[in-house]
Amino acid sequence: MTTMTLNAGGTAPAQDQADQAAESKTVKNREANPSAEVNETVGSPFCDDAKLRMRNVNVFYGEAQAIHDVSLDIGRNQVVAMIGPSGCGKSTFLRCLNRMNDTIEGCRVEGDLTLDGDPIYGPKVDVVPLRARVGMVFQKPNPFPKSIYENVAYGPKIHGIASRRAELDEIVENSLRRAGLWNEVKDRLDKPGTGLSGGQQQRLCIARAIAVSPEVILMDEPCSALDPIATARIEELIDELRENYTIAIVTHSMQQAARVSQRTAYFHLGKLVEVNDTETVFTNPEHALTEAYITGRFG
Ligand SMILES: Nc1ncnc2c1ncn2[C@@H]1O[C@H](COP(=O)(O)OP(=O)(O)OP(=O)(O)O)[C@@H](O)[C@H]1O
Repeated sequence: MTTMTLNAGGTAPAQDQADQAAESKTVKNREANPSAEVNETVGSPFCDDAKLRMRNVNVFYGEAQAIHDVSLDIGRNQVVAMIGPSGCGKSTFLRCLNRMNDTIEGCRVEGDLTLDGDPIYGPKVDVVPLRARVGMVFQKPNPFPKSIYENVAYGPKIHGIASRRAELDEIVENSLRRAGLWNEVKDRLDKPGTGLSGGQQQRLCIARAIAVSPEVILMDEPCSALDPIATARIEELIDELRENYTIAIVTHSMQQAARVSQRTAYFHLGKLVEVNDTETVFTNPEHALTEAYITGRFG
């Protein structure tokens, strides 16, 4: 026969624990109401050695506001992952950092954004050199319909970084090496970039971004069109690139965010809910909404 010890309140400890768990779950669920107000970002959105500083950023598509008063620093030689449910504004925010939103009709960006102290927005800013300093890699690999060599040499040529063949050869080789692609393509540089596998094409796009000596690389779901092996290769590459570049990556994969980033920013309904070091976000998130997302309660 089993016996049960009752506590002072006359209930069994196991029952107490179950009640407490249910109570805490109710509280968390209430706090994690997806439509709840987010008044300020929790965690550590700012850093001492910021490469990019964004303050009070608001983004509108026509009348609709997609980003609400977001402030965030991205530190030098750091990988910051931006995560959150579909439509929460991750890509919109990422595109503010090299003014890719300028290409979307009706999109308006407000706020104070700087790269090493230089304004990103403003009448005197030329977006061509800005986009050389802040390169971008997109979701779907998009090589130019040119040879592998020309894909990488094109940027340095148009930005006036190099014009002589020997200089271009060196940039092409170095960029392809840094992107981890040189050994696979060195014997077919004159073949079309579009003839490579998806993972190779994405590394070619990374080489193309690197070729103009950027300081920051933005990656918008760079692995979503790739298989697990190609994804692993890009993730290794991101880790290697961190030595020389500052990287911001939007990803739907929490595993990927956990693997590649040092800091993680969690967005929800256009607001920046939490920024913390990646381990904290995934093991001990401060905000109930972050916890709800990473534990799969919504997303
Ligand atoms: N070109 C556009 N015109 C109008 N609204 C847009 C445009 N692009 C995005 N939006 C809206 O802005 C909001 C944020 O979208 P965004 O694509 O930045 O979110 P996201 O978090 O990157 O989404 P996903 O994870 O699905 O890619 C959404 O409500 C979206 O519908």
